[in-house]
Amino acid sequence: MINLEHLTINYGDNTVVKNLNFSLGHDEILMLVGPTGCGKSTILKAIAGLVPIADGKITNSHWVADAKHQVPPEKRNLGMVFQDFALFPHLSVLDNVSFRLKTTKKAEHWLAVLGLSEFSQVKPSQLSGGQKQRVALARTLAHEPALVLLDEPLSSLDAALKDELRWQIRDALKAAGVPAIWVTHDQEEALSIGDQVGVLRAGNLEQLADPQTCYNTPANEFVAGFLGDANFLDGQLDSNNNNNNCVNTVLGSAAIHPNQHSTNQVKVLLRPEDIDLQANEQGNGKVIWSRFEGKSSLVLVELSDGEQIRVRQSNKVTLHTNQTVQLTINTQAPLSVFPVTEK
Ligand SMILES: Nc1ncnc2c1ncn2[C@@H]1O[C@H](COP(=O)(O)OP(=O)(O)OP(=O)(O)O)[C@@H](O)[C@H]1O
Repeated sequence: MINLEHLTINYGDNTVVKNLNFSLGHDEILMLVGPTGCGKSTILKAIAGLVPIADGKITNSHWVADAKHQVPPEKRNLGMVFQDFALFPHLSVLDNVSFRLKTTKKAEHWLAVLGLSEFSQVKPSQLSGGQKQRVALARTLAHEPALVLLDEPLSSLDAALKDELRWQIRDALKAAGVPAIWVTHDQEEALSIGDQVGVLRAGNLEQLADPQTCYNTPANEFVAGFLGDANFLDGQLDSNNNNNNCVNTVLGSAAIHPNQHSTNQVKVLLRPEDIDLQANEQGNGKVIWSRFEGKSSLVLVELSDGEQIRVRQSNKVTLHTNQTVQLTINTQAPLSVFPVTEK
């Protein structure tokens, strides 16, 4: 368990984390995402005791740290996993993992769980990047930390390896039953691996929720745009509908989540996969460009009113610039809307 209350962190006069609040249950994984410089690593460092807290407090099962009581890092019982693995090059894999432990039992256990038993006696230099990162995780878990902090653990690895390894790390954390805070630049990683996703902007937590909620009902336009491709289409709330749960757009009307906003003019969030595209000479838009992305294609379409919309569609269809197409909203799920005044 870890609990952050009103946490504020300064570097000199510069406040980089402002009034941060969250808590994690016994085996929850929180993915922290946000633009570069928004304070993600600083939050991990404050939890680890490597930078001081200016205000607020951090509570773990066995310690409480605040501005007046800074618990030293070695008393916090935290495990850290970094991008650069931080293994001792002169020690074998087993000696790295069991470093400072009385026996090798726990080390052998986690090496087996992570599929590394056959590498116990080799030196880290003989391992691939993905194997080194699994050794680093095995070392962390063998020390039975109360919380694991991961700072972009996969960012130095190639894409094919990342996908497999992120699930191995998640499974190992769940098997250990330990909470974890995982900083990543990869939105897909955050949404697929996290029990909770925290989206930061300039030291503020803009949204903290499960991945589906963050993606489908983002708190604001920033979160919507940060977690994936997002179109914000002009819309008018349907005045014939007393519940205000329907919006009219140039692509037709659609159901919306219960509307909290007072304005009739709204921006409607449409993900590229929420829209159907058909070649049609009488259609409502023209193709600006189409980009092949492997498993799908991303197409930019300009509507007759000048709005530009990104649509994701089958990679089997070839479209050319200026081709006329018909766009329609293809989702039955309620859409999110935002007030037009929001920046
Ligand atoms: N030791 C330091 N002294 C002064 N300012 C710092 C220090 N470390 C970080 N900063 C500043 O604090 C802010 C937050 O930095 P931090 O490294 O936490 O961001 P981040 O979200 O982890 O970024 P990135 O995604 O690029 O790793 C940035 O503006 C950064 O320049």
